[in-house]
Amino acid sequence: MLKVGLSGCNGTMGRILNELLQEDQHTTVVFGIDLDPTRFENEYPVFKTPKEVTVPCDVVIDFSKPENIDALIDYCLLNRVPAVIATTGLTEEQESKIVEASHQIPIFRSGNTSLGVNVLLDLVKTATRLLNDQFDIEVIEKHHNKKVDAPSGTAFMIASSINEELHNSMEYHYGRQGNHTKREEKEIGIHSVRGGTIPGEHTVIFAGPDEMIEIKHTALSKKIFAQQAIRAAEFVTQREPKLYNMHDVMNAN
Ligand SMILES: NC(=O)C1=CN([C@@H]2O[C@H](COP(=O)(O)OP(=O)(O)OC[C@H]3O[C@@H](n4cnc5c(N)ncnc54)[C@H](OP(=O)(O)O)[C@@H]3O)[C@@H](O)[C@H]2O)C=CC1
Ligand SMILES: O=C(O)C1=N[C@H](C(=O)O)C[C@H](O)C1
Repeated sequence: MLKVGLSGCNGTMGRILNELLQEDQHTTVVFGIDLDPTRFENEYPVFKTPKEVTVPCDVVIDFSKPENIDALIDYCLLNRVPAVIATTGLTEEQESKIVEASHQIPIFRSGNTSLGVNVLLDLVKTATRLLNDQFDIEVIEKHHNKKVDAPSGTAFMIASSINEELHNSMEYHYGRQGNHTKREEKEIGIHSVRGGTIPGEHTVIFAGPDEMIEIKHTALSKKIFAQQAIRAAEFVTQREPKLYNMHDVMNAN
């Protein structure tokens, strides 16, 4: 039985994960972490911060807020607990802290756990390589009106995959409001749309002279993220200290 600590247990993703983990005969939630421990009648203890956790677990799954991440990593390091960190909008320092911590404990990190987006990343890399600088590239992401970070973590993952293919020569441009000059060749435009209950949509546009390619992923529910995060949790508990992503999980037998 995999004993899971659920960080952000009262949130939208936390509640979906809770349901899936309790349904699964191989997993159980042993504690939660969230700002208001009394908000729901959880069947397990909920702690306000990772520092307060007193219950042992095999792995922590985190879908919370950036404010929680430093203390969560400290908790995982102190207790040698593997982690799945899915929260987006982290600072560069926090991303570096995750990399550092992964030298001591196994950490899975991804801004998007869906299978489709991780295939999209490969398709986008291939298109970028084949088009070799000839087409302008723009990323459009659409999400629900409760999302607090923009651009999405996925949009950053897409932009950085493209940039790696182009030897990190590109600059990111967020929207074009206030611009009075034309688009530069070395730009990746990144645009955010927020509304309703959109679970997540990412479109990458390759625009060339007289032709255009669009590569698009649409999440039709939030459940897909939770299901693959659980798969990542099972994966990471059986691994040596290292930083893992969704490609590692998808490529494992
Ligand atoms: N990697 C992926 O595939 C995916 C990542 N995400 C990311 O997961 C995160 C959570 O998403 P979602 O569930 O929709 O967001 P929610 O806002 O619904 O949930 C976040 C939860 O964390 C709680 N929280 C806030 N601050 C802290 C803190 N300091 N310590 C502990 N808990 C805290 C919130 O409490 P309160 O409401 O009181 O603030 C809330 O219950 C986001 O960053 C989102 O982008 C989402 C889907 C997929
Ligand atoms: O907040 C969300 O909902 C999502 N966040 C992630 C992101 O920022 O890319 C992943 C997914 O798109 C849903």
